[in-house]
Amino acid sequence: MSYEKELAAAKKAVALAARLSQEVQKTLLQSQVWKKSDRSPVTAADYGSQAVVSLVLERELQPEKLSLVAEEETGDLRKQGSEVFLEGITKLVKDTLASEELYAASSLSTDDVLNAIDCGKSEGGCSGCHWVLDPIDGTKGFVRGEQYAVGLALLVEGKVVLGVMACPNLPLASAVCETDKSSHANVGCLFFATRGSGAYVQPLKGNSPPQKVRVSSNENLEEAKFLESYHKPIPIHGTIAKKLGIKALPVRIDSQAKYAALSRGDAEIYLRFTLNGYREYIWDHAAGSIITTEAGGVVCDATGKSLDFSKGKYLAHKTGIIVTTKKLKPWILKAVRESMEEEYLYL
Ligand SMILES: Nc1ncnc2c1ncn2[C@@H]1O[C@H](COP(=O)(O)O)[C@@H](OP(=O)(O)O)[C@H]1O
Ligand SMILES: [Mg+2]
Ligand SMILES: [Mg+2]
Ligand SMILES: [Mg+2]
Repeated sequence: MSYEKELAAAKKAVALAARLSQEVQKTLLQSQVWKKSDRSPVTAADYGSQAVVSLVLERELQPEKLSLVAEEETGDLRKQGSEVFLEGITKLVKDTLASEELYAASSLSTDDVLNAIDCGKSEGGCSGCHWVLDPIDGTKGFVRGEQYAVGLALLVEGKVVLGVMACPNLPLASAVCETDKSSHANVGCLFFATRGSGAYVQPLKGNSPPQKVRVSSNENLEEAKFLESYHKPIPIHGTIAKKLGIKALPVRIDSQAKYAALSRGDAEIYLRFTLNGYREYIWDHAAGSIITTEAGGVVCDATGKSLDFSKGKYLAHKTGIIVTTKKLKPWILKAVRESMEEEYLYL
């Protein structure tokens, strides 16, 4: 199956959500960053992006019934005292949809926006079709004015078959090379992939045609570049990198933009070990993983097994996520195994 219609809808939804997020990021104040019950940050862009994607997918794919597994919930938005925040989100969603002539969004109410966000309550699973959305992935990066992504994927019978990811602040050239950070001219990428058809990137702005992306062909580990999350240093990453003989320091990037960067060869390795049995959500990996695998890369856990997206909103995997190229995978798994043994971590 080619998923042409689904891909077109997903690209439209993600591009519009990215536009909304860029508007919010321009003027975001610290006081507009809310904390969820788990203390993680959330902004009008997270809620607005989820509403836009939900509304666009519903409209583009009707009469199909939409099943969406998405990060944000409306509990806090429905509480007393949230009215002004919710009005602001509704205006953002309306303005964003109005920029697409097809959408007459002028009558959109706060309730419509709440319902669109609530549409993301699906639990996913191993049967049928489910969309998986991280409306703003890397909210911490977004708040800092740095990297973040809008990631949307389609699960069919428990497997990711399509992924679209907008990285509004990612350089069109490389995420890893020294770039002029004050320049906003050459940033903004839209990555996409469908199963069996390769991975592509196009600029978010303008009408340039998509270009196929491939992972790096570098086999020299001394020169390999390695990515990790921004938020917390993970000691085992250093042990693994040392064993592999990687010379450069890790490059820290927020969000699934790490998968995107690796898929076009900016780096060869992305390691994601977490502390204290943290459970990974499928929306933090679904879009990124298909983009990387379609670009010729591999995404697996510390035992070398592919990630399993079929068990609901949490990923079912053994400790650690490894994203790399096919050629480097055996070396990395060996270094991972040895490092884990040294640190008394067991699979
Ligand atoms: N301490 C922490 N800080 C930030 N994100 C964390 C985190 N622990 C887990 N996460 C998860 O990691 C995601 C960010 O990925 P990365 O670390 O690659 O930037 C977050 O997605 P959101 O930003 O969508 O909530 C969140 O789901
Ligand atoms: Mg979050
Ligand atoms: Mg996320
Ligand atoms: Mg998020």
